[in-house]
Amino acid sequence: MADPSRVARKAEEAAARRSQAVRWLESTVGPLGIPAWPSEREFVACLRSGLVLCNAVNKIQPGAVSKVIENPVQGVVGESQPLPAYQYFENVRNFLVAVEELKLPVFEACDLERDALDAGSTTKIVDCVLGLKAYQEWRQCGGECVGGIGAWKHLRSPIVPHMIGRAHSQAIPTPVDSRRCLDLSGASQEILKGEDQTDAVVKSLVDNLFDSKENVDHNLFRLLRNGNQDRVKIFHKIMSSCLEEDCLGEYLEHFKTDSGKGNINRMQLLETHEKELKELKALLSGTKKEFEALQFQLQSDLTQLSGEVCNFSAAARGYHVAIKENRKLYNMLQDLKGNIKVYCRIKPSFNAGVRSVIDFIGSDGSLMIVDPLKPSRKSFQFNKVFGPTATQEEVYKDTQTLIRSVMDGYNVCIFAYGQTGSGKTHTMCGPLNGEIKDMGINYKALSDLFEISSMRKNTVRYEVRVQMVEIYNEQVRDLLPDDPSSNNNRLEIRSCLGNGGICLPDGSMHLVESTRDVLNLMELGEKNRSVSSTAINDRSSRSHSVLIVHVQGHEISGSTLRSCLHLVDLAGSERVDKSEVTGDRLKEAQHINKSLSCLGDVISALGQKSSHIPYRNSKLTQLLQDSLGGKAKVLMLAHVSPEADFYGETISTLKFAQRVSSVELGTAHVNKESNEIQELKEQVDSLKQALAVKEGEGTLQSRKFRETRPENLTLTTERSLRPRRLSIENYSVPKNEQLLKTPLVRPKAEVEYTPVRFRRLSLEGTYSANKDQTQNQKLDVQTRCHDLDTGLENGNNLASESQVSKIVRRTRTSLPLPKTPEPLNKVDEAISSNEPHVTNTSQLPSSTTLRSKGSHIRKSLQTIGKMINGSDRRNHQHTPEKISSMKGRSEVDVKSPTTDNARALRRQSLTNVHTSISRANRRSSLGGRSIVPYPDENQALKTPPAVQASGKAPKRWL
Ligand SMILES: Nc1ncnc2c1ncn2[C@@H]1O[C@H](COP(=O)(O)OP(=O)(O)OP(=O)(O)O)[C@@H](O)[C@H]1O
Repeated sequence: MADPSRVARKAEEAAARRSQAVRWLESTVGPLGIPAWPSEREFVACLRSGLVLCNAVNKIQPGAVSKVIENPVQGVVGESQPLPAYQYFENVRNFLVAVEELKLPVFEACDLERDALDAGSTTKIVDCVLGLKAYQEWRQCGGECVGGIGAWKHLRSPIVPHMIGRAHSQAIPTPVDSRRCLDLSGASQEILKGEDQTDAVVKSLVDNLFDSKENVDHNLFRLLRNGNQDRVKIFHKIMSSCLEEDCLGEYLEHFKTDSGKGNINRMQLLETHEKELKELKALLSGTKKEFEALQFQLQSDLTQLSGEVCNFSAAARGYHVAIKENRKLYNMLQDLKGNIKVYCRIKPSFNAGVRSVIDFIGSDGSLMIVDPLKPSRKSFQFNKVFGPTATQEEVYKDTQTLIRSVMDGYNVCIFAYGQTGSGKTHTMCGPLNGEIKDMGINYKALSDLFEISSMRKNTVRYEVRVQMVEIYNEQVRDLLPDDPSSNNNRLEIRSCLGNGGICLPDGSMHLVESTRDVLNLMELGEKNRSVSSTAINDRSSRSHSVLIVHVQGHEISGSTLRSCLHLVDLAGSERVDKSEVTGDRLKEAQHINKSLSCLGDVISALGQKSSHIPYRNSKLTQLLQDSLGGKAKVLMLAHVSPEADFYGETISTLKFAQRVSSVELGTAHVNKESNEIQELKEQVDSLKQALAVKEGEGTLQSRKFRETRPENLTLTTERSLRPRRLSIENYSVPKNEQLLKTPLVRPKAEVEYTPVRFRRLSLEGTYSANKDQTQNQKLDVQTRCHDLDTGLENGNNLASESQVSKIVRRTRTSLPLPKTPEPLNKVDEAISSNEPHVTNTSQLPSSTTLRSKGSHIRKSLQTIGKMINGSDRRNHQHTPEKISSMKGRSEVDVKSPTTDNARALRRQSLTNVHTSISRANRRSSLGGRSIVPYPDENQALKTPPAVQASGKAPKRWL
């Protein structure tokens, strides 16, 4: 932005100079008919014809323009009727040629053509006119003609540079064009002629200054306008006081002295200057050399420095590589150990001015917390720490690899932990009605699964199903029930039949195919979730919510991947005094705190590698048993609030998280099954179901039988087999490594103690007429079943699929099914068909019924692999040591699982060789805990408690 005062001053100066030019032109060629202070337009219009200019130059230098075209109508001054263009162009061109010859400043002919002129072009015209004026003055002062000695030279005033310098120092603008009007060329010639001329020069200078009003400050101008005073003296006085350091005075002095002494002084001055020049040259060359030396030095220093920088950068690179490698190895070690990964997320503080306890967040996962009351700090180390500014996207990015491994067949569990209101729901679900980019891990994980699924669609066909449940007041509730109107959404946690894991068989399962489906389900789930307002959080989750994503991938090779992703938003731990809850809310808080403390106990037990992990102490730990039990990759997201008020809660959350991060779960494994294993499992499952149905029928029959039996008949057991079988199936023991080491053919002693599954075979085998033959077959079956079982176990652990297939093939082709047995005697049949013992043979079921049962049992033989699964584990518990210790117990020791009779019965069932045994309660040999001896062979027992025909009470019942 131009300074307005400066612009005004410039305009004022330009106007003064125009006026000066007009005055001179009028004094030379007569009145122009324009104002004494004309505008630019008036000035240019007046000169446009070139007539005035040609006349003026001819006045100074007669004949300079030989042919001047006159305006026939207006004469010299009138320019109202413009001339034809060619005419004034002719005049102007001739004028400019003449002026150029006089070595005066010229302008462009087109500068006169426009009315809207720019400042530069008018200035040039004014310069030219004032140049003519100066030339005329020079001539009047005795200047000679062009080409003669002392020829005219358009010089600039020597005062100008100094005045410009001064003007700058005092921030007074000095227009460039003003230099031209201060022309002392004429005066300088006079100065050279004598000392008296100095005053004339100064006078001319002062006059010039006064006329043009340029370079004059207000004081000087006022003084100079006062005509009574001697302008020159005043000028000297002002200049000497203002420009003490200025060389103007010296310059003038030089002029005075030099003009007196003539050329001699000037020669001396020249010599002095030459001398100075030489010295300066010498100085310059010296400086040059020094500079070169310095340059050289600098160059060598730079070379040395760059070498050092290279070394350092190589070392730094190496250091970074080593650090990266270290981190990678550390992570690998963590993975191998199966450590739970722990991330910490700090919620942004919404209360400005509240003190934060977060002191430092390291990029390597370190976090330092400062105590608001004491000058002490606590540091923690996690896999990653997200500060208050971390976005949902950033948090998800670091969990993405885990999510992706779900698609590769790994089970994954991500759970958000932290005090109430610390942002768990925000991380897992995102804000209520938020944008897609703000959605939490649940949504992002599922949309990622869909993305991977579509990327791999040529090799794997994925199916994604979701369940959403909450654990509210120690009850598992379905958040996405098939029947929303139903009030009973309670679910039971069960062991899955297929893989022995934990599942919610009654929970509704929803197939999802797009992110839209997920959004709808999540909305519904969130709506059904129990939330309420507390003093700490407006929408506090009063339950643990679990989103279970089941992924099944069918590869083109025929294998199937099965994995499960648990996304858990835990309810927040809260101090009831702070959350100010009462009534139902208090009850909820107590349940929440209890289940979280159970989770702590489980983590603690896992950390200490305790033999007993208290999963069953809460529904939460029960549901997460599979994830925490070592088959899954686990990530914990610990949430903290940064406010000083929650320092205690923050520290306890971080301590818990730190403890969790040290827990080793073991390496997660891929849940991938080959075709054959899968087929076999399916077969086993379906046969198992058939067997269950069969057993149900048996129970029904037995019930019917009981209903129709005569009063004098005594049952040995009234308990149906179905619940007993279920109890066997549901009975789970940790996978025993010894199972893999079990030899294919068992030593006889071990076979002798094999409980349920082999006994079942033997029971079935008792139908056989030819006992010896059947016994051999059974032993073969036992061996192969064991092979099969071991193979399945190995298959589950991905030990050797080919080995498993081999076993399966061998078993399928050579497993001899026992022939339908002929009834030996009806009592035996009743025993082998799992019917209650009877003593009255007239009341036994018909032989046809028994035969059909036999054929069912034959079919069920194919399922023995699976049956072995359950009983084999049990078998491991009955180690020879345990058994030997049992042997020592008395017959009436009700805690003893084996009595002589029972052992004999089992031996008989395994070998099919009848021995004289007393009848024992079959429950004992099936793994039941109570053994009730028969005091009399004909006496049967009732369960529970025993009913005795003789009327004697049993010794003990458990
Ligand atoms: N990282 C974050 N950025 C923005 N807002 C957040 C963030 N974390 C939490 N909030 C906000 O803080 C409030 C409490 O968060 P949220 O409900 O997720 O806590 P919570 O830990 O699930 O609590 P509770 O255990 O009581 O259910 C919410 O309004 C949420 O939007």
